[in-house]
Amino acid sequence: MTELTQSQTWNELKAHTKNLPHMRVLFAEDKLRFDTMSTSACGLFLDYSKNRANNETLSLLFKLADETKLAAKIKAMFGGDVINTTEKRAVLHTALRAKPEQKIMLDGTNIVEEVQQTQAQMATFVTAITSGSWKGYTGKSITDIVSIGIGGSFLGPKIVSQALRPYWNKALNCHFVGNVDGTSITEKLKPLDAETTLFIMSSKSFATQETLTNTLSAKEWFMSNGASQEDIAQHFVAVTSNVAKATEFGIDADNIFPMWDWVGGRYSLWSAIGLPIALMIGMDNFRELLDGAHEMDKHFANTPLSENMPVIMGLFSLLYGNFHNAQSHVVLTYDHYLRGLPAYFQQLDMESNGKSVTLDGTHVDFSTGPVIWGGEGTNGQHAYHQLLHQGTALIPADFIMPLKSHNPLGEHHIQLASNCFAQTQALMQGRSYEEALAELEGSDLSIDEKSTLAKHKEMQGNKPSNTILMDKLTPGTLGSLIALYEHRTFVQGAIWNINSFDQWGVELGKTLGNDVLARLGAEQDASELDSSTNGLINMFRQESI
Ligand SMILES: O=P(O)(O)OC[C@H]1O[C@](O)(CO)[C@@H](O)[C@@H]1O
Repeated sequence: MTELTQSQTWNELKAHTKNLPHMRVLFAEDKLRFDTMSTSACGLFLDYSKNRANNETLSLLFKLADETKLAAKIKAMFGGDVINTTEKRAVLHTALRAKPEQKIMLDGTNIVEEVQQTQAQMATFVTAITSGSWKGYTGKSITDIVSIGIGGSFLGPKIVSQALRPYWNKALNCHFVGNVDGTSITEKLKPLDAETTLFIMSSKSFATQETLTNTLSAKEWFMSNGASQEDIAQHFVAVTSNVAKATEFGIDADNIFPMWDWVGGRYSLWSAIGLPIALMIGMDNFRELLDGAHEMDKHFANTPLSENMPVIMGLFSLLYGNFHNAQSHVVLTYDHYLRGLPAYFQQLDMESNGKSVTLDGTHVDFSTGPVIWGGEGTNGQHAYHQLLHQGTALIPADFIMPLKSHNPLGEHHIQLASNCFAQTQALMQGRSYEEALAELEGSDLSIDEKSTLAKHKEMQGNKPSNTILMDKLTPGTLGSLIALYEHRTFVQGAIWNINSFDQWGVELGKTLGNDVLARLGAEQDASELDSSTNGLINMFRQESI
């Protein structure tokens, strides 16, 4: 048993959450609910009134945060303490967006200086590429960027570039390769011209199989187009914490952008891993992205817990996972440019909080990170919202929408907004059996048919959601939004007392993968493996069903 579940507050929450009235009642009882359960910070507005909570719920949640020393843990992260205990590392992605004049000491070094040097290196490179002064091996300027990386080295650059499409440099295009499936890189390279293509190989470890394989194939493609070994320097750069391996791989030392072990892969877009973003939107906009995140950092570090946006969101997520048996959480972005954001938050949260032991190795006796999924509105309404409304699983939802569109067109945006708000309303209030029956009054169905159909049309409601609004989707508001979710993830891990910053769970697959790879290629017998793995290996070798 863990201290957490033995605590009085935890057990008070357990009892309390069983007796809360329906949200319909909570709204009816308090006309000011929206005003009191909403807050603004860093260009974002959070409406958290459509949650299963009253003042007592909130005070119990904040008490739990106090008892688990959340404020001290926030301070420890920003202060560079070794909170990633299993890898003996600090967690300082916040330093990547610190102001140049700030001092953040780590092992006797002010790491802000290193960050600023790398940003200057990025700025010089971005100018060279976007001005056209950087020439390829036939003297042409670069027109296409191919970013090769996976996980945080893929999702960050890809999804943030996609989200900031209105800010793109018109003379450049970017392409993202992650999966080791040959189809991915083949399809991406098909339309490209080696003379005007630049590859950015992003790998913090410089040891990820997919990224190394894809980069080797990119090199072969490049050379097959008439280039020679010495032309590599003009068309390949690398972002890594393993400079020695990148140099050994053949990347020119001047073309290597450093990153550090105190930045986790899923928290790294703010580093030179974000180079593709900076190339596409320009360094000024990239710095605005950093500034947005920095504003959220200051809010998170300095705001009392009860008014702290990441704390509020993290506590509600924990409430549903631990006291309402919610196994997943859905992120619904009512903006086409943000269509990739749920996938980004999926890695951020699931690779951080998909853990089952506390810091001292004790197995947890409570739920930890939920499944994070989602997509763009209004498409989801025609795909999975049925389950959100009438399924048996409770799935808390975050709705995210800019109030202004980059593409104001007729009635489109007002209809988008009406769908977004109406979905949160329907989830909250549902439709009673009596209301469903009343709607069938005028129909020519029999009484029994009306009664049965009304039961099918009944919707429990009381389904919780947060709504996050921003004035407009800009580099600044996007930076604040992503940092908000980074800290929301931190809050939950801190209260659960787990390590949100390692990822040992992905190691076994990699190790076994290397063994299976050897067996797939060789004729060596795999019969000592389980019969399924052995059978699958043999099927692959025979290449026939
Ligand atoms: O940047 P690297 O070292 O190639 O790692 C890629 C990804 O693999 C992981 O280490 C494991 O999925 C992620 O955390 C990381 O973003």
